[in-house]
Amino acid sequence: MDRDWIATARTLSEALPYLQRYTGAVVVVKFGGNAMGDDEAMAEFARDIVLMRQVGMNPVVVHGGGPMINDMLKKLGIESEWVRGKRVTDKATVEVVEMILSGLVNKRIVQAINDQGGRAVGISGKDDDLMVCEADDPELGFVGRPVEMNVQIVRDLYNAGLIPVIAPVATGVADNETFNVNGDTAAGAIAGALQADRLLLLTDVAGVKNKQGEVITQLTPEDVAALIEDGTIAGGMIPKVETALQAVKEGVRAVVIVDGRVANACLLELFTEHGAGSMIRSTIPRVTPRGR
Ligand SMILES: Nc1ncnc2c1ncn2[C@@H]1O[C@H](COP(=O)(O)OP(=O)(O)O)[C@@H](O)[C@H]1O
Ligand SMILES: CC(=O)N[C@@H](CCC(=O)OP(=O)(O)O)C(=O)O
Repeated sequence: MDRDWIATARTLSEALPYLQRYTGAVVVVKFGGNAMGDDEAMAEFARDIVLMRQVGMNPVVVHGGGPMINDMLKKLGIESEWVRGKRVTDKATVEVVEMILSGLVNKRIVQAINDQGGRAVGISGKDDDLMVCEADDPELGFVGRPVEMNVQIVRDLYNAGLIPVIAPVATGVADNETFNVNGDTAAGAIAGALQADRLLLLTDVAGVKNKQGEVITQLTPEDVAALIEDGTIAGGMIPKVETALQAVKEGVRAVVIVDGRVANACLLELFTEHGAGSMIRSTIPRVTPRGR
């Protein structure tokens, strides 16, 4: 018998219980700028998203694009500064952020999904007032903290068979304001408001690592707090796990931090017994190794 056929059959039989379990599930996927890679990697990501939709899930993509914003700011000779993992954003910067995220990056992802046979629609936090923000911290300028979420537009899109692709740019409480929102923060707020079944945070490491550099596959909020306290979790991973904790608190069933550069990252996480990356949830059931 053909070897590939056996591998496919094994994969399918392993995936089947998950396929049934995830029918109708809302899965928010945050696709970070560092995880995006070249056109082939983008196509790979798009194939995963289309497959999720085809098997009856409701994928919702929230993207970043920090490196692409950096490239354009550099071309324009505008300097950027970072405070606690967020870009200090003045008026000129927020205009570039909106152009790059809502324009270039959003449409590249929409096009990639559509090229794979999906029906993606690109919006930002501004559309239908999806995400309304206040200034996060005066020191950061036009960086937004979501204070009001109106996710009906997202439900309307996936209920119509469409795949929402959301840029983390938001409107302000006051008229005529535009805010730059950290991609992880936006994905967490959207997942929380949707009471999503899963939030997948695609990044450029295999997961949350312990002091020995090994990926921790299961974490509770208490574990995360202890790892931040002793300095094991640092830098860009801090806003990521904080987003995860907030999302779990708001009712997201599980958050997984996973390497988006690996082929089929979303599918490996969702459809295999071992999963991928680090799963954060409030309690860890003992049913399977990943408790899913
Ligand atoms: N305990 C840890 N486990 C894994 N990564 C960590 C940890 N502490 C800090 N990091 C850093 O966090 C980074 C991920 O954050 P970031 O670069 O902001 O990701 P992204 O660009 O995908 O949003 C990793 O590349 C790693 O350098
Ligand atoms: C406030 C803030 O820092 N916003 C981010 C938005 C993009 C983002 O989050 O992109 P990644 O997911 O690729 O890092 C920025 O300006 O870069």
